[in-house]
Amino acid sequence: MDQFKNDLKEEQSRINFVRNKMIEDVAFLQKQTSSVKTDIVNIRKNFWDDVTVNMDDAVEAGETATSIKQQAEFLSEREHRHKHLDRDLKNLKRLIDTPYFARIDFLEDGERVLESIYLGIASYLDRNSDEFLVYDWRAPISSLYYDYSLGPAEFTAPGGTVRGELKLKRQFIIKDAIIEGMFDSGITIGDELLKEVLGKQSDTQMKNIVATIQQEQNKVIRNEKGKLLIVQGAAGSGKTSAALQRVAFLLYKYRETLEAEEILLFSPNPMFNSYIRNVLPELGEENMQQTTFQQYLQHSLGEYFEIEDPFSQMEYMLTAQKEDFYEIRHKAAKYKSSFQYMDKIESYLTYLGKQGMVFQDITFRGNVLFSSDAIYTYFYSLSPTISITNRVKLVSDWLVSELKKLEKKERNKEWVEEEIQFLSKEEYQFYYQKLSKQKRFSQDTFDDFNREQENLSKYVVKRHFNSIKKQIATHDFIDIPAIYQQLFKLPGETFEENVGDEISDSDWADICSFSINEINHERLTYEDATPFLYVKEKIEGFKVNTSVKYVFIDEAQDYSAFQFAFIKHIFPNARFTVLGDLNQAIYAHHSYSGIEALKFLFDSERTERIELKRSYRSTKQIIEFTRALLENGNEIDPFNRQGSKPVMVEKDSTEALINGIAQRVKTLDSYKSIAIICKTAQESENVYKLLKEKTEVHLVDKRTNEFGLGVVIIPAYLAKGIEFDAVFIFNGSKEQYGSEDVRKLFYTACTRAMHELFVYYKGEITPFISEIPQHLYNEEF
Ligand SMILES: Nc1ncnc2c1ncn2[C@@H]1O[C@H](COP(=O)(O)OP(=O)(O)OP(=O)(O)O)[C@@H](O)[C@H]1O
Repeated sequence: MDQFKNDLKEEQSRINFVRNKMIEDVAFLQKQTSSVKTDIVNIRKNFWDDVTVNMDDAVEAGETATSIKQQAEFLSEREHRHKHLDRDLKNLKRLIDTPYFARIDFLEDGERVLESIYLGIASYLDRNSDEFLVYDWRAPISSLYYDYSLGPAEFTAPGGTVRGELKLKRQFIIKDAIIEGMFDSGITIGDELLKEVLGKQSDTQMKNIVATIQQEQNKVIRNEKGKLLIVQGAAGSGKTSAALQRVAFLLYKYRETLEAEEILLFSPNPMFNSYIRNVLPELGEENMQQTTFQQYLQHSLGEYFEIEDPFSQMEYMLTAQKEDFYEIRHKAAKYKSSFQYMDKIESYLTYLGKQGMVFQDITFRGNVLFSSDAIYTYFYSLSPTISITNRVKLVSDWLVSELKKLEKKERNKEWVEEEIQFLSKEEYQFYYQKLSKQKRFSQDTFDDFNREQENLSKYVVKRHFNSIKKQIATHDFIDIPAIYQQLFKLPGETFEENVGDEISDSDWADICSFSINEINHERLTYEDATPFLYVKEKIEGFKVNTSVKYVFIDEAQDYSAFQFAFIKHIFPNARFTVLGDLNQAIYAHHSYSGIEALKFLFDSERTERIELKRSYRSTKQIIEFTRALLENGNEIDPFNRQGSKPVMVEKDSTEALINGIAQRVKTLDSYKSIAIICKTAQESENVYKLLKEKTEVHLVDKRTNEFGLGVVIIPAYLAKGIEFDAVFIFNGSKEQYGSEDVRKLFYTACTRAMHELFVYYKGEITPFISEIPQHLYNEEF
């Protein structure tokens, strides 16, 4: 028998051994879990029987309280135990079919016995021998597997650095406890296994990559040095994957102190949330909190305006070139994304500290209780050394105390009496009960008509005034939209020396008239939403979230400098992991990419940068093609997985494009997911109408929440972050992709392809392609 067969046999018999142990343990744990469960049910059922309740005097009452406390603690201990057992059981069940994915043999310096370490998604300890039969992939010793090839190696254990030699590195593909593949690797983590994994078809759910994490990705996953970790990586280099395994790593390493809900991920769109939601549960961890920045804005500002979302902004930028304000909106979007704009707002806020706040009247039944002028006068009567936020608080206190006086006066008004007369039976009873509770009446009836009237009027007025108090508490008396709008109305020199180098006076004047008009129509553009919120929070007090310990920002190139500064402000206690690719910066403010701006926000000594140059998603042929679309593309290193070259297909009409794509899609029925990527939502809708007559297709728009298989038609900017077996660019013509502005959008669209890429076009092909060497693609006519 040759060596390999012999090894395989031995490994299989170890798996059988481990699996049998696990099966025994599952039975053992199930028994324990069910016994603890029975305990819990019994404690709950007999809770009061087992407590001695005696309230006769203070001593007895104290003893009763202690007895209840003891019983509650006992219950809580059992519940805690149950939770643990349940988690162990789930982990064990997850391991049974695939107990591990790799083995390393390590000889520690000074030791004579070689240690074999098997790595799986969770640890497994033999209860009898106390020996780890499987090590968690996140355990310190497991990093040897990811960081070293055969030869000298070391890892950091809690007690210090452990040095030695890595003698063997072996990978397995195990299904149903049978070894289906086994690779001994020398240099990197088995290209063979990685090829096999990457060659598979796509899925609706992203998969974990723990068996094949690459060395540079492992640096991202285990990095713990900085306050800010910036990961700049090529399309398909595993940024999202690394981010998710990093969450799993942190949850493992800090399991005593860190909960999943203390980690927050900002993702590019709601569909992306569904795409990644299985990775952590697969690894036995709970999902972190997930949101999009838009959801955050909507949550904070929804009551004020109809807020434009980033996709509508994008759609506007791509389709509205002929509209009157297009050029100026473009400039405005860039400017409003910048630090210069934030500085401008800061000087405006300083100005507001001295004058210019805009308030609203507080009215009641058509009468003004507090005029905006009175509020203004009171606000500026307060010392200018007090911050705006604190003065707002003092104004609120003043309003509430004045309101109390007005409340008293209001009770004698005619409307109150009328309202009392028209009180429904239920309301009357409600008041009556309230009043009786306060012992304002003797026995069951009102003892005196006047008293009854007095008390009822008090309650009627109070009920109405409560809503005014609420308005005061939520600062409704401050006219934030008017304050924000005033920024564009006041001549720049009113509150600052000049408007900054980035924008000319005449552009600023145009931006002002555009912005004023938008707010007049109660619309807030996406580029205004964060600055608007910033002004609001600066005036009313910043709502910070101190419980979040780690913030992850994926597709970070889409965030502006302004947005980053804002996010940093809201999470003062968090460490940040920011992942992005400047080559996929497709938004209007791209020349002010926030990633570059991060260096101004964080201390450089506490900032770590990791670059991921290797790209894994696509075949070598697709990566060689897509990287040629970029100026600096040669830096991207394709993983060597072979496939066919991208195909350029010329057609002479839209109808021919549709027919050609419909036919080709039918020949690709072995693929699970195919995307027809359009430039805009508008184009996607048109293509959908035409194509659905010919083949089964689904339209994806910004409201789509679930990522589905099959053939989808999708605008390029929504395909961010996700991938498909085959990608069709619907019309890669010069007409569609002729200007430099959309090069990155085109690149992003093409890089979504895993196995095959087709660029269909009508008329002249985009210059992005006509400029690159022809040997990188095939052509069809
Ligand atoms: N080490 C790895 N082992 C197995 N698969 C990997 C590995 N690294 C990346 N991949 C796969 O490559 C694909 C791209 O990964 P991912 O989406 O994380 O990249 P990305 O850098 O976020 O891409 P983009 O910026 O283009 O959205 C995914 O299918 C992922 O599973």
